[in-house]
Amino acid sequence: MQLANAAFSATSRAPTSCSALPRSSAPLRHAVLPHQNLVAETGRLQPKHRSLKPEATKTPYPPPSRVIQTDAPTDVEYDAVIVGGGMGGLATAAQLVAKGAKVVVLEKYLLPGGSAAHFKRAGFTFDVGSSMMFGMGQEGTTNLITKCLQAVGRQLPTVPDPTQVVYHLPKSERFPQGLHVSVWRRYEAFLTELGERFPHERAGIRAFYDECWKVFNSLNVLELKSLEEPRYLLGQFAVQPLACLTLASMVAANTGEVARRHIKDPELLRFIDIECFIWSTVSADLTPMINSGMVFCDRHFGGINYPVGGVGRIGEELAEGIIEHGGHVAYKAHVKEILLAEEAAGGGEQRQQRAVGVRLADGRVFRGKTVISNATRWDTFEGLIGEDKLPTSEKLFRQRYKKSPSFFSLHMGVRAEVLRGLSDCHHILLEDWGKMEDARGVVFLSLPSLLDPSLAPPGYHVVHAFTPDWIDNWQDLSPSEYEAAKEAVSDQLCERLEAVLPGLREGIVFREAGTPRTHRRYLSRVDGSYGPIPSRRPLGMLSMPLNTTDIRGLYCVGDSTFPGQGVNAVVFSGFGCAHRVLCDLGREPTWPLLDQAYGRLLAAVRNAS
Ligand SMILES: NC(=O)c1ccc[n+]([C@@H]2O[C@H](COP(=O)([O-])OP(=O)(O)OC[C@H]3O[C@@H](n4cnc5c(N)ncnc54)[C@H](O)[C@@H]3O)[C@@H](O)[C@H]2O)c1
Ligand SMILES: CC(C)=CCC/C(C)=C/C=C/C(C)=C/C=C/C(C)=C/C=C/C=C(C)/C=C/C=C(C)/C=C/C=C(\C)CCC=C(C)C
Repeated sequence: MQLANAAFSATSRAPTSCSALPRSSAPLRHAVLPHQNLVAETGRLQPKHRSLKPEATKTPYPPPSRVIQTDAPTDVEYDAVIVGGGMGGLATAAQLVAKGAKVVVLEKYLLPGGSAAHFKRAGFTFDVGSSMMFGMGQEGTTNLITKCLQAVGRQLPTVPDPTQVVYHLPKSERFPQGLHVSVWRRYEAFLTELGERFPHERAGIRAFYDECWKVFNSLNVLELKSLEEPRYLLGQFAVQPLACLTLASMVAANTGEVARRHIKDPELLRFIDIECFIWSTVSADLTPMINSGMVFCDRHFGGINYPVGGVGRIGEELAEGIIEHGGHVAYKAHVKEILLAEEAAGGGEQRQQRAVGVRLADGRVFRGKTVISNATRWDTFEGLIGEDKLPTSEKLFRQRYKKSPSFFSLHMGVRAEVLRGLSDCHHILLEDWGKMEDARGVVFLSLPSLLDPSLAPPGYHVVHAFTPDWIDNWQDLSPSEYEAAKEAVSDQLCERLEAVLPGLREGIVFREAGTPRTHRRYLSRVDGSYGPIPSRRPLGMLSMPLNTTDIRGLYCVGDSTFPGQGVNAVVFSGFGCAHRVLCDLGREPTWPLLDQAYGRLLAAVRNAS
């Protein structure tokens, strides 16, 4: 869910739909909320107050002082050529350069981070996608964003969020004012609150979430690397047998079936559905239990932590760390084709394809021992390789997974009084349970400047609202129809947001909308999709492809690979991908015979599921 247009066009065009900025408004001071005094272990929050100047809309982002590297040597053979500098690509690159590999990241846009970048307008910093960061805690092994930054010698100060999310759910006979639940950082506080709403299900609630903890506690003691590497896996089984057996017992499970074992109340089961939907965009029955274990527990263990300066700071720090470690990150580098060569397969006459490099739109060729694609599977195999060369496993993937909807996003700058009295950053609004999975059904609302005031000028706040939407709703419109539709949907969204932000419409000083077309264009994601979702009930985590592909030397990373969408999730996929690539390059130890046999077994399980 992401809007990247603003960053690109900051220098070239005025906001498409904004109220006039107040030229000489006397800046109001930020109300200091109690939780803003919380400072994460990693650093101190030092709000930078900027003045709200209309000229700020003309300031290019990133600022001119930051060098946009567009070049990288083409006369070498890289260990890895990485297509795309989203969080998946950057995490892989960071792991590889930390092990001394020769890496180039080729990013089409002029900023790192992909869907997890940010952009600046009129003195506001807006996160392109969601502002809810998992994996930035300090303890355990699942704090993968923290670990990834550390791999290249970086760290970021963060602000702890007192809640993960506040739900504002439909009215019913039992809840005439609507069902309102806060997911507190403290696990027991959350269980108490949910238990108060469903007192007859207290035991079931605890039993279900405790099952999630079994998964999380097991993950949180393992060294997290490639699930496609048997030597490592056996090593983990040897040192953490109980954790591995617990995970093995859960790999094929989905969340809905586990929830129904403990919970009977249909309204509470619907709540579990939306608990999954807000990050997986599908109901609990289609959400792997391993993923729910991560999400439903990391929010209490490491907590949700906001990186000071904006979510895009993560990608910026990673990119700089990669360059410092001898890697290259080239922007405005649009990969048009993944280059394949034929080679002998095994000992016989058989031939197989191997990825040997990429060609850019400007004609430059980068050669690599391996090619890693951070583009979606659809963009990789249709766009960069060609539909005619689609491997069987990709055809199967398309039967099992479809594209999730994209999002309609509304980025707003508002006067501080609109958020007066609020302290929770993330909210979910739904007025009708029957519409949960419909386009524009659920509204996601993030208010990150409540945590980090440096995102907005003094006296103002950032509001980001987004809702699932399909590209089909935005096709075949004339430019004026397109603009009018953006205005109309933005107005409807603002009206709905008044339930949580009364007075919003009068308080808006900046407003800019992004549609699925915006996401497709600026993030190069097919149909602007948020990622793959199962077309039928998956076999837990087993249905989702890992990093290797049927084309030798070609790997995928990011949300088209296990465990799917989410920054911490794609960073995990980057850890796995880098490890597998290092093994294949002979830079990490493997047991080749076992390796091959295990690879065949995994493929058979995936192709049968
Ligand atoms: N709170 C959260 O957890 C949160 C927040 C933001 C984003 N996200 C999620 O992060 C995930 C995305 O991460 P990702 O790393 O898989 O993908 P991504 O889409 O973010 O990054 C892919 C990158 O590849 C680049 N690219 C694509 N095709 C290219 C080409 N041909 N040549 C050069 N560059 C090309 C794109 O410009 C983009 O920067 C999504 O699931 C998203 O929703 C989650
Ligand atoms: C080999 C085999 C197969 C088996 C054996 C056993 C074992 C050992 C196993 C193991 C396993 C593992 C290690 C696994 C791992 C996993 C992981 C790490 C996972 C992760 C996940 C994560 C996730 C999913 C995340 C996500 C997140 C997200 C998506 C987020 C989102 C957010 C948003 C959208 C926002 C919202 C907003 C508002 C509310 C406003």
